Amino acid sequence: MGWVGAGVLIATIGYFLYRYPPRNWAEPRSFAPPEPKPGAPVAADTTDEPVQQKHGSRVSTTAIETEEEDSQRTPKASALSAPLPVLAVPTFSLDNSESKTSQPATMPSISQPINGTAEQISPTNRDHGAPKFQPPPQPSLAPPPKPQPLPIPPKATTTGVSSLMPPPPVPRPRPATQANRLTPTSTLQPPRLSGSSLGPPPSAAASQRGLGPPSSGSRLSNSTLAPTQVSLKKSSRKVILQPGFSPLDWAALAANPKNNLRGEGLPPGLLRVTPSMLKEYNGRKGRDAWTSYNGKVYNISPYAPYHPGGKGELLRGAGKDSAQLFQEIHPWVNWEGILGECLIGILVSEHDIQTENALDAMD
Ligand code: HEM
Repeated sequence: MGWVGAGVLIATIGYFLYRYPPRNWAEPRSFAPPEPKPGAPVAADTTDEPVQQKHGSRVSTTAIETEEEDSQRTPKASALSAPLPVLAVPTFSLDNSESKTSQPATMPSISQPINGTAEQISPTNRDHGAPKFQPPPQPSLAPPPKPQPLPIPPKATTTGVSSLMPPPPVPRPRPATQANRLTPTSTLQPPRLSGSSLGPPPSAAASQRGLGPPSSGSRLSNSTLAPTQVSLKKSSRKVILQPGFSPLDWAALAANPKNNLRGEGLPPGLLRVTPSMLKEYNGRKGRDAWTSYNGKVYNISPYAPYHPGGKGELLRGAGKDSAQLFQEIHPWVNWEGILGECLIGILVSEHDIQTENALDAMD
């Protein structure tokens, strides 16, 4: 009888080896998902049986090793095929949030060590490969928190069931009011500027440039936008000054009393300058350029390289009175503050000089 039993046992083993070859032992059949992903790391280790033997270092748990060894010795693969499909199934599901998170209760007891390895892999795979897996029917080891819509913040806090991955903080809903839409909240987009405000802010004196006398504004409307349009049409006629001839350099030059800005060969006191005398100092033939303004005569030759409007513009008033030109172009400029050290004398008429000379002769 013993021999008969042994024969039956050998026949049974042979039948199972023929029916279920060892190569197919690792393939999940009964509980496998419809399309198991071949790229899963756990499944890749279990599908190829010789891989376990080729591994020089034992990385997997002892439970896996014992199972593999048992499966190699005994053909009772019916018990092995049950836990192996569990490897590839439950860990990577995202959708089944209703499943229980208590892992020992949902998983068979024989597959717990294997699930332990699966849990170690699952946090890394949640971000990348999780959505590619089919949702398993029932068991789910670590379902991520269900994405909650923003308007319901309390539900998102209560559904954080997994202790491994806490739910992300719910952003505070931003009230989209009409006032927020109108006010610029982002610093990336500067406030819109009009075409007139793209340049540097105009000085207080610059506002007078485009404005004519009050009588010329009769054609203009009463709107305050009219002077702005006039100033846009007028382009600046400033020149690029040479280095060392900035207004600050002129201020430093004029502040030094040792610099004789009046000119060479003049008496220390103020001169009485007639129009004919003024006309001779026009900046030509090696003479300085004089000009008059408000009854005073100034030597403008030292200031010529410092004039923002250029030397040629300044010399338009050489040898004559510059009050009209000056007022037409830049009435805001402080003449006396700039050319105070260039004062030569006062402007007198020819008659006054003749009378004075006659009186001197009488003396
Ligand atoms: C006498 C005949 C003069 C003429 C024809 C003349 C002409 C000019 C011109 C065309 C400009 C450029 C204006 C612009 O487009 O921004 C200018 C600017 C200037 N001129 Fe004269 N100028 C004269 C006399 C003077 C005098 C005597 C001074 C100094 C007391 C002076 C001081 C200035 C200053 C400070 C600026 C710059 C104004 C600014 O930045 O807004 N100019 N001048």
